[in-house]
Amino acid sequence: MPTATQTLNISVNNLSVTYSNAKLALYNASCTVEPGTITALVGPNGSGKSTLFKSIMGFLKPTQGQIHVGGLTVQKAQKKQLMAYVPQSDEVDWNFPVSVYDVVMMGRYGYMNLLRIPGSKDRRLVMESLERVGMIDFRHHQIGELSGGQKKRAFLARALAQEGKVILLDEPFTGVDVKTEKRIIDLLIQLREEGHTILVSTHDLASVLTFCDRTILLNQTILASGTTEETFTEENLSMTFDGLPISSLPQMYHTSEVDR
Ligand SMILES: Nc1ncnc2c1ncn2[C@@H]1O[C@H](COP(=O)(O)OP(=O)(O)OP(=O)(O)O)[C@@H](O)[C@H]1O
Repeated sequence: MPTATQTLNISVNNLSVTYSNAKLALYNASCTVEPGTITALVGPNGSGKSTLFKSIMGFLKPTQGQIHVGGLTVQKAQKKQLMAYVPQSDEVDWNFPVSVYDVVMMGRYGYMNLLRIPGSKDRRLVMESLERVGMIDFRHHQIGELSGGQKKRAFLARALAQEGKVILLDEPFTGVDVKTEKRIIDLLIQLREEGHTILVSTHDLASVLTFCDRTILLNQTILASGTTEETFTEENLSMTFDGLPISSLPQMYHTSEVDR
């Protein structure tokens, strides 16, 4: 049973995910995200990175295979608030009339009862998380008013407020300037030192070498995985980015989105 101080791994075994339109997004994917590491998830557009994140979060039901977080099934890990997720920007409805403070407070919902009345700990953690990402002065702003980098930081603050031991970030550097990217990377390094396990997808291949301990290369299945040094080879990258999609595989698996 994971304790508050333990670092947690993510284990993915033979995962296949097919969308309801019969689109096979992942096939027989197996990998381990080692505890207490920053691990990069790298692959071309449409290679299944977001699908893997959503499967780890329990938003998608695999057609085959299992995922465990800290030895627990995704459902049990979710109930214990072990995973926090920073989604891709285009997955968020930025017109939804909600303040930055409210977005970050959503990270505390899993700890509240149905009435969702925040307690002093909830309010303190929200303020601390906003402070940590440098967004305290924006707390009363509507999320739609934020720049790309501020939006990312607001959602990162939500993940911090949630106190998940495992943090999943789907393209946190897309649309952010160099300074914000550096700020996010510094924060991820601090979080790793505090014992978090971090999985981050990015198209910024150069930055992977600077801060990711390990790398997973994905193109509909896991093509390589290991330390960044051993995985980030020209041969592996060309296999990942030039390789043909597994379109010849049988389209027989069906995945349903989990009602939330
Ligand atoms: N809701 C959905 N219904 C049907 N197909 C989907 C759905 N979501 C994703 N797909 C398809 O599944 C495949 C994997 O998509 P996914 O979003 O996981 O890739 P990705 O690696 O995150 O891409 P990107 O780098 O562009 O964000 C793609 O072919 C995509 O078109």
